[in-house]
This record gives sequence, C-alpha cells and structure tokens, in this order.
Amino acid sequence: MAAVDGGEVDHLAGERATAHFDVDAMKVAWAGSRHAVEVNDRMARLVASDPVFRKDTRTMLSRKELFKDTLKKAAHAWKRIVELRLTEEEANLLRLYVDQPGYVDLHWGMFVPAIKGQGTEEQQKKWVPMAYKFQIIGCYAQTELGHGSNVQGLETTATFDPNTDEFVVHSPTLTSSKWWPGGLGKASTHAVVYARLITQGKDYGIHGFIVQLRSLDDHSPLPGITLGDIGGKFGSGAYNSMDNGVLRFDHVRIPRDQMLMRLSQVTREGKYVHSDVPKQLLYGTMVYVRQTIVADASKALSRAVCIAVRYSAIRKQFGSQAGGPETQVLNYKTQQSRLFPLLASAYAYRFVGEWLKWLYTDVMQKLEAKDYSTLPEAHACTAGLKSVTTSATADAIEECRKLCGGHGYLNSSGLPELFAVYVPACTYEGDNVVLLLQVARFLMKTVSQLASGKQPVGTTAYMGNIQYLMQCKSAVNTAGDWLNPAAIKEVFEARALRMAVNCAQNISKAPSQEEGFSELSPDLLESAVAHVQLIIVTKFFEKLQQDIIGHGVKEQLQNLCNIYALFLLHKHLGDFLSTGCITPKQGALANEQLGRLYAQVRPNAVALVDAFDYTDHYLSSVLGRYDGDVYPALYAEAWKDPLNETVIPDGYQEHLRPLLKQQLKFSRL
Ligand SMILES: CCCCCCCC/C=C\CCCC(=O)SCCNC(=O)CCNC(=O)[C@H](O)C(C)(C)COP(=O)(O)OP(=O)(O)OC[C@H]1O[C@@H](n2cnc3c(N)ncnc32)[C@H](O)[C@@H]1OP(=O)(O)O
Ligand SMILES: Cc1cc2nc3c(=O)[nH]c(=O)nc-3n(C[C@H](O)[C@H](O)[C@H](O)COP(=O)(O)OP(=O)(O)OC[C@H]3O[C@@H](n4cnc5c(N)ncnc54)[C@H](O)[C@@H]3O)c2cc1C
Repeated sequence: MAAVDGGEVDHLAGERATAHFDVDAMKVAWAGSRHAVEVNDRMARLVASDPVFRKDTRTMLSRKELFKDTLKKAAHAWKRIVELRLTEEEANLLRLYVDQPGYVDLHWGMFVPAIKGQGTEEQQKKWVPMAYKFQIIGCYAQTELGHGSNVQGLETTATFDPNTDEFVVHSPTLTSSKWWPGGLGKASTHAVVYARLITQGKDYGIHGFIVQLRSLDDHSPLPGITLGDIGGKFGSGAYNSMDNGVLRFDHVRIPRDQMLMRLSQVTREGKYVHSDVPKQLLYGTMVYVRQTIVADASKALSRAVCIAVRYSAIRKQFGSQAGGPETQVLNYKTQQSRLFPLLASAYAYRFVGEWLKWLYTDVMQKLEAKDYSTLPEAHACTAGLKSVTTSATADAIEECRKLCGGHGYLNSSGLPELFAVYVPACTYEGDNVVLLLQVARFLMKTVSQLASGKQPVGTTAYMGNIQYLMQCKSAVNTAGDWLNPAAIKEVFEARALRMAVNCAQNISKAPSQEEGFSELSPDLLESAVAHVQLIIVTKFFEKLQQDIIGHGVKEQLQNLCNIYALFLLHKHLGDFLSTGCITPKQGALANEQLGRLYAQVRPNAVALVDAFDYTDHYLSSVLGRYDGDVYPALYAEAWKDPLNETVIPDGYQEHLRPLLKQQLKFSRL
C-alpha cells in the first residue's frame, strides 16, 4: 500500500511571509549578478525537467547500474549541450545540476586544464580540440598507491630513448601503480600522467605526459597497460558513480612530443632544458582546482543548510499546552545556535569563493606577463581556503543530518548521500592537514621577513601592523560593540598574528628550523586556520562595502557576517583569550550578541535559504522540499524501496519460515 493523502501546498508560506528582505534581490547577491541568477535557474530547470536526469532511486542502484546510469547521463548531457548550442558557462552549470560525479568532472576539470596550463601552444592546438569534441576522454593520473601527498615521491618513470625519440613509461614497483584518478577505471582513453623524467641517465623529477590508455576503436587497454577500477567507496550511491582507477605501465612507449613542454623540454638529443619559470607551475592544475573547490564548498553547505532550515520550520516537537500546537524545532535556541552559523558560513564561503576566483584570474594574468611574485600567496590562499572550507562543510553536512533528527538518516533526506559525496573533498586535491602546513610555511616565511623590514602585501598585509597588533587590547565594552566591523577585524588580526609570531619564536628555539617546524606542527595548523578565518571574515566585510541592492538585503548580510565572525570567536575562544586579544568578559559579550543576532535571523531563515534558488531536483531531499510537504513525501518514498516490492520478503521460505516453524526448543525453556 503506497497511497497517501495529498498534502496542502506551501506549508512554508507563513515562514516566507515573515521575511524582512527582498528574496529576489538576495538571489542576485548570492549568485553574483542578475545574469547569473537567470542562467543558473534556466540550467537547473532544464535538468530538473528531463527524465534522464532523475536521481531519486540512485542510492538503490547496484554499482554497475549506477556507473551505467552515469555514462548515460554524461552522454545525454553532452547531447543536450550540443543540440542547444550551450555556451561554456551554461554547459558547466548544466553538468553541475546533473549532480552525479563522473569522468566528465576530471575530463573538463583537470585533464583539459593540465594541457592548457602545461602544454605548449602546439600541444594545446593538437589535444584541446579533440578533448573539446569528446573524441578523446582524459583523466589526471598523479597519485600512486604508495604516494599521494608527497608528489616529489612519485615513482612512475618516463625514460627518454634517443634512438626512437620516445619516452618509455614504466611502473617499476607495486606502489608506483597509479591509484585513485577519477575517470581512469573504465572511461578514459587518455591521461595526463605524472612521472619522473629520466634522460641522459639523470632523474629530473616529476613532469606531465599525455599517454593514450585505451583503443579509440574498441576501448580495450593498449599493449603494456593494465587498468581497472579500485573498488567501492564510502556510502550508497554517492562517489561510487565515479570510476576511480588503478593503472600500471609495462615499458609503454610514447612520442617525445607527448611530454607537456611548456615549463621544460627534452630536445631530440635528450638534453633537458628548463624554461625561466618557477618549477611550482607544474602544480598549476591543482591550484586551479583548489580554487573551484572553495566555490563548491558553499554549494554543498548551502544545500545541506537549505534542507535543515526548511525541515526545522516544519518539524514540531513538545511545547503543546492543552492540545495546542507543538513548537517548531527551528524556534529552539539550541537549534538556532547550531544551524544559523552554518547558514552564515554558506554565505561566507560563497563570497570568499568569488574573491578567490578573482585572485586566481589576477595571478594568471600576472604569470602571462612573467610576474611570478604573487604565486606564493595564490598557493597559500587556495590551499588554506580549500582546507578550511571543505573541513567545515563536511562537518556541517553531518551536523545538518543530526539537526533533522531520525529522518535525516534516511537516504530520502538527501543528507547521507551529500555527506558521502562531499567528505572526500577533505582529502582529494591535497589532504587538508598537508595543505594547512603549506599555509603555515608561508606564514613563517612572512613573519621572518618582517624583521628585515619587508612590507607584507595582500592577505598578509595586516602583519605589517605588528607593533600595534602585538599589544592592542580590544575596546569592546558592550555586546553591541561587537557589531563594529573594526572591532571584529582587530581581534581576528591580532589573534592570527600573535599565533604566527608565537610559533615562529618557538621554532627559533629548536635545534633546526626543520625540527622546530615538525615539533610545532599542531600549533602551526591552528595558526594557519586563524589566518584563513581572518581572510574569510575580511572578504565578507569587503563584500558588504560593495553596492548591494534590494530592500533589506544588506542588513541580512550584515547579520550573517557578524554571526559568522562571532561564532568563530566563540568557537575558538581559547585562541583569543590565550593570545590576550580579548578578556573573558568580552568573550561573554560576543556570545550575548550572537544570541541577539540569531533572533534577528529567525524570521528570515526560510527566505535566506530560498535565496539559494535550488530546485527540488537539485536538493533531492524530501525534507528540504520547497513546499514543505514533508510527511506525505516521506511516506510515499518509503514504498519505493526495493524491499517493499513484495509483501513477503525474499528469503522468507529459506530463512524465516523454518525459524518460525522450528520444533527444536531450548532445553532450558
Ligand atoms: C570546474 C572544474 C571543477 C573540477 C573539479 C573536479 C573535482 C573532482 C574531484 C576530485 C579530483 C581530485 C583530484 C586530485 O586529487 S589530483 C591529486 C592532488 N594531489 C595533491 O593535491 C597532492 C598534494 N601535494 C602537493 O601539492 C605537494 O606535494 C606539496 C604538499 C605542496 C609539497 O610539494 P613539494 O614537496 O614539491 O614542495 P615543498 O613543500 O618543499 O615546497 C616547495 C616550494 O613550493 C611551494 N609550492 C608548493 N606547492 C605549490 C603550488 N601549488 N603553487 C605554488 N607554489 C607551491 C611551497 O610553498 C614552497 O615554497 P617555498 O617558497 O617555501 O620554497
Ligand atoms: C575521491 C577521491 C578522488 C581522487 N581523485 C584523484 C584524481 O583524479 N587524480 C589523482 O591523481 N589523485 C586523486 N585522488 C588522490 C588524492 O589526491 C590523494 O588521496 C590526496 O592527495 C591525499 O594523499 P594520500 O592519499 O597520499 O594521503 P596521505 O598523505 O597518505 O595521508 C594519510 C595521513 O597522513 C597525514 N600526512 C601526510 N603527510 C603529512 C605531513 N607531511 N605532515 C603531517 N601529516 C601528514 C595526512 O594528514 C593523513 O592524515 C583522489 C582521492 C580521493 C579520495
């Protein structure tokens, strides 16, 4: 029996009516422009209305069915992109709303950018058009079974043979097997492979090579190549749609011109020539993707928050007096204090992601003009923001699941799958701890340069104010004083600088810089987090300085910005107190102010998540439905489970009936 009574429409109408701001204008602030709202909306609806892109039974598919479904969706998406002559912007959004990890993510997200970033113009002319037309499918094969974080430790070799003008690509050990590349397992025909370049008997370290893996006629692996999928991953559905792969080379020959030669070259004679560019540009594709991952964090977090806010407005528990209505769980202060900082974080990550995109574009333009001065900062910002936003988002999705009580644990809530898909973001594209240590290294370098009088710039410019920031005391006297951006910025700057200087001083006491860094690494992580949080807070304040249009929009964003900053202050109170930036009393005032801000957000909460403008298809959650008609949807969804296809379950005859009918009795009974 699967029938349910029909629900009423828009159970959240009352919530929407209490909003104090123009939701359409907030959509523009969130998306970045009116054009962005329009194109997002159009692509989301295009996907939602196409039956091929349905995903409501995804978690019930077997791995093989899921993978085939992913191939079907990718091919259909491509067909629609071509038929409708979509622009690159539209095509990217269409893929985003299809919302199923697959080989295309790595093809467009890493294979093409690697060739564009590290290939010569000639190589780009040859390979990029084929990739753009899907005549070849590519992946990014860097990580190996034995080494991922330590890129310099990769073992795969590419040895130049001057007799044939070829490289011989080889996997010398089991641990040198490529392991993890998405799209490699079953779909890719080509890969950008990272391997140690050996020529004239010398090892020149890691370089990129384009290697064909599979026949373009029948998709079979080429001679000398062993490859396959690495196996099932965390969660049902989720990232199992992706064919993360294993790859081994047995002396596979490729032409010399398939080494990506923009940064360094091997001549016909086998001479190694390095161009006049920093060798770290080899890591350029990772920097590019880390930047996109920050924007993705706000997407994933806002989805989870949208589900949790809408459901919390529908769900009622306790508080009924004499048969009166129960209390919406969103009215509980504990629910607000857990949920609203996540709502604020979604907005914060959205705006810092926007800024990071700008920074990345700016750095790329400078690189074109052979100005490499901003590369270290770009690396530190992308690494740090990738790390902080993905860790917080993964935790936040799990918190949203708990905020939805028992129903959050159902696949139909959308939250388990969202978590399972999202959580590897803390590991891929650089383990979050490894990346934070890169930020710490950058900070220690900056601190050491302060002594020599070098003025720090960009996101470390605040460190130049060292005389003041090392000794300042917050002047906050009332809870309301914490609404002053200057008061917040000052304590975040002082905390970050003091933590960095403390680390630098303690490192200098160690026998060597290296030993000191290693010994102090847990503190260095916290110092890096403090610096990155300062960046996020600062960029939110800077966003508020921009021209923000629409009734009440700026006020809402101000509230969210203050919540984001004061929530961090409350969470990391120990840092602020131990560095002497604030007093315990000031910490308590910040908390008092937070409570007031939550009360101001409460009537706007549903409208603030509506501003994300997500379709029900994209949210994929019975709890997060736009109309709030949760219970009939939950009820109907249960009946779709394969277990409910029959009234009597498979296995009854073999295992249940004999048990129920058994004559044997325990002697003691
Ligand atoms: C719209 C498109 C979206 C597509 C998104 C698709 C998503 C699909 C999902 C998943 C894809 C996942 C793909 C992957 O995971 S690919 C593999 C990623 N692997 C890693 O990230 C490895 C991490 N490790 C490293 O990056 C490096 O090994 C390292 C940790 C940085 C250390 O490198 P190394 O040993 O060479 O260097 P040092 O620490 O000694 O540093 C030397 C100096 O170089 C500077 N540096 C390091 N990295 C960079 C960089 N990227 N850019 C610029 N500069 C860099 C470092 O700061 C040192 O500088 P110094 O001045 O101190 O000498
Ligand atoms: C879903 C998914 C998709 C992926 N896709 C791709 C892909 O398309 N292409 C590709 O090439 N790779 C891919 N990867 C691989 C990914 O980039 C690596 O797994 C990642 O870089 C982490 O490296 P690792 O696995 O070697 O972790 P490890 O470095 O082995 O990490 C293990 C632990 O050691 C710690 N650790 C490591 N080094 C240090 C240090 N110096 N100091 C302190 N702690 C340390 C880490 O913090 C972690 O806790 C993917 C991985 C996943 C999970």
